[in-house]
Amino acid sequence: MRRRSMGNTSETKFLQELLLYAASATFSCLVLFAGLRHLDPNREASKKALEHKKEISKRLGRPLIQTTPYEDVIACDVINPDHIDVEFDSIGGLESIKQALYELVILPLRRPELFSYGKLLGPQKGVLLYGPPGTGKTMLAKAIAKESGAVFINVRISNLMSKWFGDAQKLVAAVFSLAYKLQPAIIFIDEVDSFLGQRRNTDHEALTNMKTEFMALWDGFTTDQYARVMVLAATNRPSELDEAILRRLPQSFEIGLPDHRERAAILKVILKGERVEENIDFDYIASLCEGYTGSYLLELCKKAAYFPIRDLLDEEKNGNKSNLPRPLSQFDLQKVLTSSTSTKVAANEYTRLSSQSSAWSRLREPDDYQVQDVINEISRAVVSQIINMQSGAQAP
Ligand SMILES: Nc1ncnc2c1ncn2[C@@H]1O[C@H](COP(=O)(O)OP(=O)(O)OP(=O)(O)O)[C@@H](O)[C@H]1O
Repeated sequence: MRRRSMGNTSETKFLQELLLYAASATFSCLVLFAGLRHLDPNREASKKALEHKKEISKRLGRPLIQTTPYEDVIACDVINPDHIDVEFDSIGGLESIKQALYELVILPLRRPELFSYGKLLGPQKGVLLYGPPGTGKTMLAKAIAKESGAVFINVRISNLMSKWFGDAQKLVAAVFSLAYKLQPAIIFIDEVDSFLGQRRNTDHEALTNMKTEFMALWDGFTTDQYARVMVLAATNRPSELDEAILRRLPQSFEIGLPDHRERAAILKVILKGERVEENIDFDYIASLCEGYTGSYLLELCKKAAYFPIRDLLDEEKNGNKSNLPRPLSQFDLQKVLTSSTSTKVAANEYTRLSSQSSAWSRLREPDDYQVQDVINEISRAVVSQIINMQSGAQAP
């Protein structure tokens, strides 16, 4: 009995000592850890980086993930799909293209399980949108991200090259690794020709390395069946793309100049929700805008929206107080169309040249590359001629 109680006492003592050792070891570790943290010269930077990561994860609606400093740079340009205000319905016309993109891009990102049976169907890893400026390529890319719930990584390689020249290759790698961490993700490369254009002997070594790195990373994703990451590229100059890039973009869509019906649809979309008169004949206005892109149509509506304001100011000058400008009318749109001939001339010239060659629709024929180059040159010359004429006319 006595022996047992002696045994108990020594056990308790041993446990007490063990606890004491453990407590003092923990305390020492804490002091050491706090001391090291205090002495760490990067403490403030790390704290800021963590806050930045938290803010990014909140903004993107994704859990906090481990990211490298390069990925943090890229993360600044990542857009949460919930914050994108462009949907397919906000894009006028392009119905067949929207339908094709829905099946090829949106569905695999939204319902990957439907594409996991067999080898025939797989998610698209690269899609090219090409066509004249202002026809809605960027809008389409944003709408795809919105509709598929994918984060939108808008890569402007020219920015990366100019701001981060030395580290551009690492940043390119970070684009892909971040996309993988945040998937589903869409990597959008606008003006893809400026980065992945045909290789020239005069290319800087850093640019060549970047291209090689980019293609290798892209191939990595292409072979990974389960990665929900895709590259969407847009260009006005498809003829300048490297053959190797065209091979990696098996699906390409021409976003051409809108036809009469599409122009009417675009006008309706642009003026939806605005204060406009009910009896606007969109078909008639569209018939006056031959050769206009969506972007020109937006400009037309913006210019027309000034007329009700001017009228209100005139009314005020005449002593009549009125709180609201009158709704925009068909006559306002017609007035802009008759007064600003320059845009129309440029647009028509563009249509004429494009239809003569129909180069946009024969993307991969080498002869057309030269034709397209010539057309681009002529278009640029026509536009600068018009600008010169305008500045000449404005000069006192
Ligand atoms: N189909 C369309 N429906 C509605 N708005 C359009 C359409 N196309 C163009 N727009 C208007 O024109 C603006 C410019 O379009 P967007 O930037 O998408 O053209 P883009 O083809 O990407 O041009 P760029 O090649 O110069 O980058 C859009 O913000 C939109 O307001």
